[in-house]
Amino acid sequence: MTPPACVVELRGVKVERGGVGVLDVPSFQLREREFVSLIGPNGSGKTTLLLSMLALLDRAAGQVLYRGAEIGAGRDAVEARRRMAMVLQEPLLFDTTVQDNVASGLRLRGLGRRETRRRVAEYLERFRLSDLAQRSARKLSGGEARRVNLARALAVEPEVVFLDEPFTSLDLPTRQSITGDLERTIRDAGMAAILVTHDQTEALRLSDRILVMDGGRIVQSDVPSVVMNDPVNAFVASCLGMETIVEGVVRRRDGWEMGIAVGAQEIVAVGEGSLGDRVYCCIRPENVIIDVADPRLTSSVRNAFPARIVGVVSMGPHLEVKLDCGFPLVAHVTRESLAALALAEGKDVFASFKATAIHVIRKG
Ligand SMILES: Nc1ncnc2c1ncn2[C@@H]1O[C@H](COP(=O)(O)OP(=O)(O)OP(=O)(O)O)[C@@H](O)[C@H]1O
Repeated sequence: MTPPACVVELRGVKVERGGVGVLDVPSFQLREREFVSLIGPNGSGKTTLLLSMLALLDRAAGQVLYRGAEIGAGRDAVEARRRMAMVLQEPLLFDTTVQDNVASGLRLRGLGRRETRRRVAEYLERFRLSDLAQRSARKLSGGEARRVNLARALAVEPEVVFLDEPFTSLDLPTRQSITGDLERTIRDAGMAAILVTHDQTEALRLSDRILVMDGGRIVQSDVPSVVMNDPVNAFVASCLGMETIVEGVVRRRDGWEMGIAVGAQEIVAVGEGSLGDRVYCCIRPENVIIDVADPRLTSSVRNAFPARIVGVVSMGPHLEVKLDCGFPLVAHVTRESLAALALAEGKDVFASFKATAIHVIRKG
């Protein structure tokens, strides 16, 4: 199968600020309909990467291409940028109604009145703003203003949308609701997107691929499960919280409890999720217990699996034990436990964790 076409590409791009290199990306391609999350500490170059993809920054070296053609200066750059939209942390709304704000980009692009009206109505609806259409943009809550900002940017139906932490300082339910509407809109319209986020859950839920940045470089770029479970170095691991993340499908539901098929195994968890949902199960290493005897014989623990130890790594005060239970699992144990249970690579043990210790994230 041929991969989807590349929309924006960076080749050998270097950016300097005040004579100091702040971005060095030998190669990066954003593909059609791809949703990429960008993670990294403050100052690692995330915003610089987004601005570079829009060809808005002077480069010390390299090329930015849009659909295979270099974005230079002049008309072609303007044309390429008309196909892209950027949403910043703070919504900068015009001092007019919500409806006029959403229409502003469409008018700038010379859309006819009837199509503008149709598009505005559609995007107000998509972002749950229809009842606020006539409200002044000055009289909106923080969450409503973010919704207007997104509706305005996406109503022009760009091919690529750059989202620079558009949900910071929103409460969790508002953030989740806006994220859901945003994702639906992006997927329905077939846009490609890059989201800068500090939220691991958000990155997992939304992304086809996660990029991790450090010191102006992309240090890892892969599908979420690989980045989360197999970070290339300790820096990436520390950015991501080092949970075990396994992908599965909800196969059974009984009240709040559900059975999630992970390969040939079933993990029992509590939380929201419907039959057939694809989910990630996130399990913190400190919640995993290792036993030499089957814990189901002596306790009511719901998740217990025969496991083989495939690695033991010293982490300073404790040890990290990597297990293969038919899916990968990581446990933290003290040096005393390691010695008492004689844990070593190759040993067969049992790994267990409580159903309530799993954080379930629905994919998409
Ligand atoms: N206008 C500027 N002048 C000089 N240096 C700058 C300028 N803008 C950014 N930088 C530097 O470039 C580097 C990358 O900044 P950038 O804003 O891309 O990081 P970031 O990962 O987006 O950070 P944050 O998470 O804080 O938004 C930082 O070291 C920053 O200090």
